[in-house]
Amino acid sequence: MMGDPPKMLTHDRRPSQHAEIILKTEELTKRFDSFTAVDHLSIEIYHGDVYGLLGPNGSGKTTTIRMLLGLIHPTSGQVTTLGYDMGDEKQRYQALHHVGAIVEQPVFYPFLTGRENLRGIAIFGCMPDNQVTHERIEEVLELVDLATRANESYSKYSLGMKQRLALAATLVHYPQLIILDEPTNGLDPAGVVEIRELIGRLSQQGITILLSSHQLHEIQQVCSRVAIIKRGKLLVQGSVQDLLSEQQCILLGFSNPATLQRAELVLHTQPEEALNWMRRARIVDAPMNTSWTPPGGQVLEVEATMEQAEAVNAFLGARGIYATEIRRRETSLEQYFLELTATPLHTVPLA
Ligand SMILES: Nc1ncnc2c1ncn2[C@@H]1O[C@H](COP(=O)(O)OP(=O)(O)OP(=O)(O)O)[C@@H](O)[C@H]1O
Repeated sequence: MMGDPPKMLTHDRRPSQHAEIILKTEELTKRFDSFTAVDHLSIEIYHGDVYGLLGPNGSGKTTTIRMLLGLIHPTSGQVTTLGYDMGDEKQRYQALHHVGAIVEQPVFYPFLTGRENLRGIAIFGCMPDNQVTHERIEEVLELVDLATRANESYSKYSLGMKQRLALAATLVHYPQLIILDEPTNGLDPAGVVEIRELIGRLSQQGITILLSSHQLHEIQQVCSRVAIIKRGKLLVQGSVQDLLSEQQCILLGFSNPATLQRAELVLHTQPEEALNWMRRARIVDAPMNTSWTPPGGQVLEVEATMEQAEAVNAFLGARGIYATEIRRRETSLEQYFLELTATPLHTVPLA
């Protein structure tokens, strides 16, 4: 990938023309002395999104989330949450009434039960208008699947149960938006699945969710839209579906390495007609873990969809080059992320 031009991902479709913007950052920047942790970050989260903030370690995810919640002040730029300007103390206070968040591991009393801990939070947690009733507490215990374990003391809970109780605590005051920093960190695979399913249930209830993570397999399964950041800069933002379809590739195998080289050369001349369906072609190692063993162990990767395979084939055939096999390359968010974050830093223009 080194030396390749940046990927021009141009579309980030709004779910619908009328989708409400729940949270927006504009040129959000945070410097610690001369170090820029978050660099002119502009993202938009729509109502109903499960939005993944992704980036390698130290890329600025937690710093961004802390600014979104008003826990630290931005050096410059703006955050608007539910229409409230988070830079204004009064408006921030109003916005936060509608937001639930887990940034650091919340502190619960180990000797109290799960239910008692939640009641304590409802009583002492500055809930507006005393709206947290016993019924609501039972409702959220049910929602996070802790109702049958709510009478056990917190100290006996597994890590996954503790995390679900933390989520319950964010839900008691009917938030419209919840923000979760690495919600599956430290959990075993079963705990990760529980949190993923819970996030799905919350989303179905109409709650908008922002979560940070580097567990990309999880993100791909749960998020509708993502932003990928590196060294505090936005690399790309868009729906998971769109980002992955941008990445569709086909792989072509040839009867011998010389024909493979010729095919690449022909496509690299990029005549006008090839540009209609091809964004890039290059020789790569054949995928592992398949029964495919092309001569020389290499294939031609063409950035085109499987539907366009016929055009690719016809184009090569017209020049006397015939592929012996054509397959679709499976792309995962993880693969995409690794390719994007491994390339030299470029900002990708958004639509
Ligand atoms: N208070 C601070 N003072 C100085 N530097 C800081 C401070 N807080 C964060 N940083 C630096 O800012 C950068 C971004 O950190 P941040 O914790 O936001 O990254 P992250 O993407 O959440 O990483 P991780 O996935 O490892 O949690 C890091 O290089 C970090 O060392």
